Amino acid sequence: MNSSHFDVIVLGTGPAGSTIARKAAKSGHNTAIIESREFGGTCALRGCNPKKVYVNAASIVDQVQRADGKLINDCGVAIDWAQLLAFKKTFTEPVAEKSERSFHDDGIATFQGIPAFTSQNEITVNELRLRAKKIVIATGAKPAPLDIPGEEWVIQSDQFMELKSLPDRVLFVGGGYVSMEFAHVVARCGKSVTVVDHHERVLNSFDPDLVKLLQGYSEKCGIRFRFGSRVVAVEIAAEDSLKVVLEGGDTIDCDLVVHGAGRVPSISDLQLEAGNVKYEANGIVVDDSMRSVSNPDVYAAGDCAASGQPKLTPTANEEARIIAKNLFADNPELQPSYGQIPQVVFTIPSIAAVGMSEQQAREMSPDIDVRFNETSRWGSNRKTGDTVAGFKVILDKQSNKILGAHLLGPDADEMINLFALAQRFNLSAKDLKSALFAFPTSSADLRQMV
Ligand SMILES: Cc1cc2nc3c(=O)[nH]c(=O)nc-3n(C[C@H](O)[C@H](O)[C@H](O)COP(=O)(O)OP(=O)(O)OC[C@H]3O[C@@H](n4cnc5c(N)ncnc54)[C@H](O)[C@@H]3O)c2cc1C
Ligand SMILES: NC(=O)c1ccc[n+]([C@@H]2O[C@H](COP(=O)([O-])OP(=O)(O)OC[C@H]3O[C@@H](n4cnc5c(N)ncnc54)[C@H](O)[C@@H]3O)[C@@H](O)[C@H]2O)c1
Repeated sequence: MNSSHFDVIVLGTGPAGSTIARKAAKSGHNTAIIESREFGGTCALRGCNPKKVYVNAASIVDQVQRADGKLINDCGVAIDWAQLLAFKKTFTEPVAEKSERSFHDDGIATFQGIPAFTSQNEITVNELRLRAKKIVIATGAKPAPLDIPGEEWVIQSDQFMELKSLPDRVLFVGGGYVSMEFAHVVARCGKSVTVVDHHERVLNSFDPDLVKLLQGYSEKCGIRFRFGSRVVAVEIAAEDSLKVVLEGGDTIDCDLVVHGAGRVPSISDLQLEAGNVKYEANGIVVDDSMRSVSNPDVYAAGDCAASGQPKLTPTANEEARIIAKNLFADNPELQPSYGQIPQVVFTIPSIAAVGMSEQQAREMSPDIDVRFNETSRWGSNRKTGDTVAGFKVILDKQSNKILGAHLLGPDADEMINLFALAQRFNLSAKDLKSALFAFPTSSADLRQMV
């Protein structure tokens, strides 16, 4: 078996792994990166970026439909799925080659294969033995196993974004981010769509009052919900259709079942025991500086690290930035500076949140001011035709600081960044009110929300 020595080996080429490898190589360290699939990671190939192409197409249809008879006459606007797939590929297809080439340009050795620890500082991949002073695990996440009969008939989100055509009846297992974003796309394609979740509502981590408004609007757009039941089996029915069996025995007929039931860290192939790397269900157990608690030469970042943070690209980037600084520092104790991480579900319209939920704020202090309003009739929203919108802003009465902001509406995905900025720099509601915002914009509404 051939053997090579590196300063650092990085596992995974997503936002976390690529950032760390590039920064390590640029600071003069002999760096290798190992990827088990195509180079480029989930966000660029199978997540955020391609997803937004589908959402943008559906947003155009939505805009036209709700403006019909008010701003324009809808003369028939439709998504051509094959064309959309082809356009999406213009973003994803160049990624793998470009990403691998740029690693080479930065002097990073690349390997494609499934790596496994053989000791604290050694990895094998493709029959090669690679040793390193430091190893970084950034292998991301994968759909959680459903462990149900007929699981083989359930497609995953990456397969959804590779479908050559969209069948007539689509069912999503789970009512989280993946299902809600794609359910809104499917509905705007004019197809039948059902979302099944075992909770009593979708998007469990978002504000319940705004989720209620979003659910109502989603139903108006044709999305059906089935709450309080788990999918327990998927069966083949007549003429290539599928039968989804729910807890309690009810069944739903459909043509396609899509997994949206959560993701788990992608660490099961790594032989972590051999590397003395402690892990749990949420991922690699790390300390505050993203270092393994059991092997001081190992770090973990992004979706595969049990950091307790939302599993999003900005989180992965911030953890990577810190690990790159800690890797060869004399005192490797820098910690990610997450602040409050804004979260957006790209439904149409989007729902977004930053900071504390109303419940968390109430548990923390009785001295809070909760401002909740349904704003579908506010000028900025109504001028777009007809939509659903609302906000909930939670203020600390004493300090006038923003504890949490929750938005629903056509520009919620952009406006949440203003609240994130305000929280990051400790601005008060009074500070926000004192700023002049361009008018007429959705951001200008912010002054009436605080
Ligand atoms: C459909 C979808 C939409 C999303 N949309 C958004 C969004 O809009 N905004 C947002 O912030 N986040 C979004 N996310 C989440 C975001 O993609 C992840 O949080 C982000 O990619 C995490 O980065 P990472 O580097 O930790 O992992 P990843 O990007 O997953 O990269 C990990 C890499 O490691 C590789 N790998 C896996 N196992 C191994 C192994 N054993 N050995 C070697 N390599 C391995 C993988 O193939 C992958 O290339 C979305 C996710 C999905 C699935
Ligand atoms: N816009 C974004 O930032 C974005 C988009 C997509 C994904 N993501 C990331 O990917 C992660 C995974 O997304 P996701 O949508 O797969 O998971 P999720 O954790 O957001 O939601 C999963 C849902 O599935 C339900 N569920 C699980 N098993 C079920 C079953 N058998 N039957 C019925 N319901 C079931 C759960 O109750 C939960 O509500 C997200 O948490 C997020 O970190 C982010």
